[in-house]
Amino acid sequence: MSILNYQNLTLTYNEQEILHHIDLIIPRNQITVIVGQSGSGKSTLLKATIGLLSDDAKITEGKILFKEDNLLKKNLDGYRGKKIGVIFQNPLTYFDDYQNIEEHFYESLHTHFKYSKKQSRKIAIHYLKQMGLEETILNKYPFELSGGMAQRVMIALVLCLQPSLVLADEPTSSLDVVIQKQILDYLLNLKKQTTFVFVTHNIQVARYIADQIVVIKEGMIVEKGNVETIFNAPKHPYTKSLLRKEKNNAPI
Ligand SMILES: Nc1ncnc2c1ncn2[C@@H]1O[C@H](COP(=O)(O)OP(=O)(O)OP(=O)(O)O)[C@@H](O)[C@H]1O
Repeated sequence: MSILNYQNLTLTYNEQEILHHIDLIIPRNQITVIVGQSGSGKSTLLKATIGLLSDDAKITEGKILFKEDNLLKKNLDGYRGKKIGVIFQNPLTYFDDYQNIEEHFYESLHTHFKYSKKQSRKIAIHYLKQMGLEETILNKYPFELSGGMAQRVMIALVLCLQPSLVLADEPTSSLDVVIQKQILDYLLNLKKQTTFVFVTHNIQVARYIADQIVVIKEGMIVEKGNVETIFNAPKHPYTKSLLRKEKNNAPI
């Protein structure tokens, strides 16, 4: 059964077509990984899903169905967070520099679940621990975090709301391989309750976590399939060249 269904999605930036007639089904409780070279439209697809496109973007055709709801016709404030979590490519730009990490957790957990400060702190500590982070990070402000720490805090912030769908744009790109594996294993365990759409440049990450791999080139899906098919019997020349180029990524 699908949780997300893109039907003929077509999008322009400044009237130039960037996504062309995207048809894609995201199956529930699976990890779908979108791969493709820089500029192929991966982030745009995620941003369109959750209504975070810039003003110069326009969706000219199509639908994005989340369960039965066409997201393009909805006020997405009611979806972000509890129903659909979003892990951004550059987390630091989304944090509030005047709030420490504990306040970020409290604001989010209180808004969505009315949790108290004490309850929020307990939940925050649990999720930070899964990310390999100590409780002391709660007192820090975003500008005090390294890129890798910020990524891990953001993942914890998103997951603590237990969304049924998580959109993740290069969520582990700043992490060293040991931490990356720990977090990927944790995400794999969450599949029982959550569906992931995961964008990455790292073909080894895709191989490790994906159920479905979607290859996107210049705003078009050129190939999709399960990990075995894409890695062992890729059909499209672009998929073959991506696999060749990225084969030197460190194995997970
Ligand atoms: N706000 C914008 N206005 C105009 N063009 C944009 C805007 N954002 C992205 N683009 C263009 O749209 C295309 C797709 O960009 P997008 O960021 O979705 O690609 P991507 O596959 O996610 O790339 P990367 O892997 O580098 O993040 C690129 O040609 C990019 O230059």
